[in-house]
Amino acid sequence: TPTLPRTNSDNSQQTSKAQLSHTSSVRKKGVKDFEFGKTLGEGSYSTVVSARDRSNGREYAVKILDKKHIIKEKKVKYVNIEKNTLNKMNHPGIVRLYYTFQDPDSLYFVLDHAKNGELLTFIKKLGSFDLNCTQYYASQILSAIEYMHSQGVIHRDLKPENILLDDKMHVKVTDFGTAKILEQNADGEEDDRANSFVGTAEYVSPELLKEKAACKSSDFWALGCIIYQLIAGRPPFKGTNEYRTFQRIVNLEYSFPDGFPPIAKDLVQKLLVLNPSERLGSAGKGGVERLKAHSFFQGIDWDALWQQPAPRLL
Ligand SMILES: Nc1ncnc2c1ncn2[C@@H]1O[C@H](COP(=O)(O)OP(=O)(O)OP(=O)(O)O)[C@@H](O)[C@H]1O
Ligand SMILES: O=C(O)[C@@H]1CCC(=O)N(CCc2ccc(Cl)cc2)[C@H]1c1ccccc1Cl
Repeated sequence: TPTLPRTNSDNSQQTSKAQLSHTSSVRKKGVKDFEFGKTLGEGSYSTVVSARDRSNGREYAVKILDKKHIIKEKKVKYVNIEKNTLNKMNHPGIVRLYYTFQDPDSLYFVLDHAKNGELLTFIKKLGSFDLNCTQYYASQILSAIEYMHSQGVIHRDLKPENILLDDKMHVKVTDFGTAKILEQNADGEEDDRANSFVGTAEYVSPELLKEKAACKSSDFWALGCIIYQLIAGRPPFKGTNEYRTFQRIVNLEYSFPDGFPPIAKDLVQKLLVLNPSERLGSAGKGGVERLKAHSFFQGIDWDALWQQPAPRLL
């Protein structure tokens, strides 16, 4: 019997004989299936272009990677990590990967189109968020972190540039090329240390700088930096160069501007803790449930989070 063609890129099980009779509906997508529109942005190794599926009019963001450039820059590993982590993700707060395909020159990732772009743009435009808006965005980011950790994935590079917003101004976390998939070791325990990669200076955790090893708590450190930045309008650790920024991080050199809401200050102080096991959210400190129970998130209905309309950004 002929080898049955695989269905789309989520490596779902082989198509059954019955399904084969409708091959048209599960045929692998390719470049020709999409009408490409405007460029949404450029990365170091990628271009993101809006695209419409010709068969149903659905809109996507297609991330196009140039193979020669990837190979020259030795980033093939990151491409596989991005694909393998995104394939595991299925959560309203995380950019969805629908299809992947390639042609001789490029790789294509068909993703949710987050129409309102990066959270960073709004921080720059508004200067800072009020407490209600900060609480809303922080809770959606935390919900996405909780989910990816439950799938054994550490993001490792959370920052306002990687937090996109869709047309309903809901959070869509992206950029999983530098994520870490925690392997299950023999007795099913996760080995909780991931090594080698260092994130973006202002948001990198002290353990990554000192022991070159990130853990789930490293994402909670980044959340602390993001919450601080939403309210203060700038990240807590910012030196005149990367080295000085790192020095401030490992020495926990930061302070709160006047008027920083006490409830937010209490939470940030419990996240920006040098020892990852002492950080709120870490397994030893009651895990993510204890973090979600912090009074900063009082009033958040975690089960209805994604049905809530976004607060007007004032
Ligand atoms: N799913 C998406 N929807 C809308 N815009 C997107 C989407 N993904 C990326 N973009 C935008 O396209 C630009 C390029 O994103 P991309 O992920 O290719 O590179 P990057 O991660 O920003 O850069 P680098 O690869 O250097 O880290 C970014 O500015 C981002 O805002
Ligand atoms: O992992 C997969 O699903 C396939 C497997 C078959 C395949 O050839 N590719 C592309 C592998 C690849 C990765 C990087 C470069 Cl620069 C070139 C080819 C993979 C691929 C195809 C499309 C988009 C991304 C990827 Cl990793």
